[in-house]
Amino acid sequence: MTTPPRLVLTDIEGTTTAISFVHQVLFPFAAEALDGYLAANPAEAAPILAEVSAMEPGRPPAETLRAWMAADAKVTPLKTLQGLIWRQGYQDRRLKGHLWPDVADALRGWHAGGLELAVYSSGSEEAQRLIFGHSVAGDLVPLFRGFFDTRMGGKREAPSYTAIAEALGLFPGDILFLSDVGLELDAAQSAGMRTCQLVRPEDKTVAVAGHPEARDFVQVTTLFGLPSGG
Ligand SMILES: CSCCC(=O)C(=O)COP(=O)(O)O
Ligand SMILES: [Mg+2]
Repeated sequence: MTTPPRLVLTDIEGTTTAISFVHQVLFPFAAEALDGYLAANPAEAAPILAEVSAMEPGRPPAETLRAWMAADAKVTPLKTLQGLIWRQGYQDRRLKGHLWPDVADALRGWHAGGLELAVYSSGSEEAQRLIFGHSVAGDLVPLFRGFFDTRMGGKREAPSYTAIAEALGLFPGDILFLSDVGLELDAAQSAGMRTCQLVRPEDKTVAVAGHPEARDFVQVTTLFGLPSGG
């Protein structure tokens, strides 16, 4: 029997959280609030707009942001801005972070049993803290040791996972990465991490070859011998 991992690194969309929540609630919320946010928060928005203009010179940055939103581009300034816009929605309770029903209990059990937890998502660190901090199961932020976003690199690139392991002071082989996306799992595996694909029927995830698969976090617990309580 192989030893259990020391840390679970989890993706969000399609893994802890319904794809439909991200695409039908969060993304439209940010798109609708964009102009109002930029007008009301010029000082906070200025460095982000400057970064957008540097990446796409010759086009108004608000137009570039809209094009990136339409294309679901995983670019850091867009993700930073979305996090800032969502903050308002979580604070005034128009938003509540969706988690699949198996997720919170499993995370609490893993943490109580001594397993460390971290997040790696294309959503910004602030967006990650918001979705777990204002979740349907309460504030889960204290369970996590780290929150990693696109500033570590793209999720389909192996060096991003090497950098995360280094930042955590762990060997990649000590880390179990959970995601619904095959190319992310391939990249993590190339960096030496252990992997598991979440194949959630509700999200119509397509199973890929080369990684163990689980339909929910209960099955992850069983497959990898993870703790289920303190
Ligand atoms: C932090 S919730 C919003 C997630 C998001 O913005 C996104 O692009 C989905 O990224 P993930 O890496 O979690 O699939
Ligand atoms: Mg995902």
